[in-house]
Amino acid sequence: MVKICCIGAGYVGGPTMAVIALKCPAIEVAVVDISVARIMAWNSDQLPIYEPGLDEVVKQCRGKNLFFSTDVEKHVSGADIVFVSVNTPTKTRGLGAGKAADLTYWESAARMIADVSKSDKIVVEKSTVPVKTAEAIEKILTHNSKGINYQILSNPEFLAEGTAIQDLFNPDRVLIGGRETPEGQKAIQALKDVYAHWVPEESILCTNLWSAELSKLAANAFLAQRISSVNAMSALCESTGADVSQVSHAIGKDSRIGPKFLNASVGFGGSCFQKDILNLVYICECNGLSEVASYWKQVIKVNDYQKNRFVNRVVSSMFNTVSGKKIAILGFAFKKDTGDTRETPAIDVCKGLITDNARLSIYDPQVNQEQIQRDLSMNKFDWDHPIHLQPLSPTAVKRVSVVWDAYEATKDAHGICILTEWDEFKTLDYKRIYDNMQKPAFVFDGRNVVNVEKLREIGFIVYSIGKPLDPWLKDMPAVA
Ligand SMILES: NC(=O)C1=CN([C@@H]2O[C@H](COP(=O)(O)OP(=O)(O)OC[C@H]3O[C@@H](n4cnc5c(N)ncnc54)[C@H](O)[C@@H]3O)[C@@H](O)[C@H]2O)C=CC1
Ligand SMILES: O=C(O)[C@H]1O[C@H](OP(=O)(O)OP(=O)(O)OC[C@H]2O[C@@H](n3ccc(=O)[nH]c3=O)[C@H](O)[C@@H]2O)[C@H](O)[C@@H](O)[C@@H]1O
Repeated sequence: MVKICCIGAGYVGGPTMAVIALKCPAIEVAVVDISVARIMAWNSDQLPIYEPGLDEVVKQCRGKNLFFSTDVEKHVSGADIVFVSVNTPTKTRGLGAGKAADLTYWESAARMIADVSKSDKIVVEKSTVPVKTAEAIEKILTHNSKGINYQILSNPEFLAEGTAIQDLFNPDRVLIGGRETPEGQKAIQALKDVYAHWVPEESILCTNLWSAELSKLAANAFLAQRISSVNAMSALCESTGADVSQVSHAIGKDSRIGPKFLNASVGFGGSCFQKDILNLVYICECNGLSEVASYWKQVIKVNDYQKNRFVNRVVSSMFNTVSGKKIAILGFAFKKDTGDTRETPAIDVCKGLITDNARLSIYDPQVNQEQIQRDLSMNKFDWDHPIHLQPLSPTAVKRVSVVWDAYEATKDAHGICILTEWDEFKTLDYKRIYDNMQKPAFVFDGRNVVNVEKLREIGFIVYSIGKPLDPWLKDMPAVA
């Protein structure tokens, strides 16, 4: 029986291994982590991450051919294939701080593999890593090898949160990079055989190691670049009277552009786009490609601009001050159908409003008070470290309350900011909400989920990203 072990039971390790276990009943899959709390949660009825469809997959395989454990060394030592899916945060200090990937966790996983292995292994990079990481890992493993053979493969993950199970069941492609030697090709074939249980052969792409590593960074950079492009257009739409949804629809009809990923927003969030682009920028700089680096850096700059622009729009619309005013924040997760708040634009928007002395009442169907307080008090990039290394009890941010109901959040508020596109925000009783708010009552829709015309009929002053401006907003000072 082939044995797989995955180091790192996070958003990637957990779902990907659960799907491998489901699709390959003859393979034994162990997912290991240094976080006791996380492993306990994977073994309970309350999984550590919210992902539609995940519970069913885990329930079908857990205890049969899928195991979650903190006994990292035992499972690594017994495995034929070891996936490494640990955090690869942005460095916060030293060389490359604020840009380069911090490979501390990867390196310690590699050293542990070398320490405990007693048989040949295929080691698979599942984490997103800088190009050429496989070479570094290879060096760590072979210099400590005790005669054991290691083959390193790059098998980046392309799942998106909220649709992870669907993405894993029907991936656009699976990418496997390996050495162009007979041993490398044999290792590629072994991993291909695993995926071939459910992924059509033509969707499994095999490349050299560096192409696979770079393709992951490139894919995320291209996706994020599309959002920054449409968000840049949204600013121009507001200035000209064009409607960004109509523009997206029109350009998306061109089959060369395509309709997906063209929704203007308050900015992209999530654990990877910013981190991976910063990493790409750093790699370009290290290779003397400063023009290429500044091209990709601009994607992040426009994203920051979009978040600032939103905050400025809120403040300037409300007579240039939100001091002491209650603002309801609807949605805190970085996108719908997930409880993940890593790099969510809501953090920057809330911090911006708090700086202007607003009182915030926050509601998100999947994010609790502790997480929100933690996010609003944590330093940049601190979130991307194993939980036990994160600040324990962050000081509660005053002026912020977290409630479990959109009606409660909006009661007596002066304004509402919609920051996540949860479906339930489309069908709220906005008349009831309006009646319970201070007047004039504002809605700032950062996700284009509300029906602007209907809300204006009710009496709201509505701002919706990239949409023709409300006459009220046109008269307010320009925003930068
Ligand atoms: N979240 C996502 O949607 C995607 C993430 N990725 C990449 O996958 C990697 C992992 O991401 P996530 O799963 O989101 O991170 P995560 O933070 O949810 O999970 C990583 C886990 O690794 C564990 N860990 C760290 N060092 C360890 C060690 N030495 N031994 C055992 N466990 C260790 C941590 O405790 C943590 O539970 C990152 O490189 C990320 O860029 C790639 C595609 C999608
Ligand atoms: O490497 C990763 O971590 C993953 O990053 C993204 O997945 P994810 O961040 O989970 O979610 P996305 O659906 O890509 O959304 C990212 C952000 O962009 C925003 N977005 C997305 C699409 C759009 O049209 N407009 C827009 O503002 C979302 O609201 C969200 O804040 C990629 O889509 C995955 O392919 C990749 O594997």
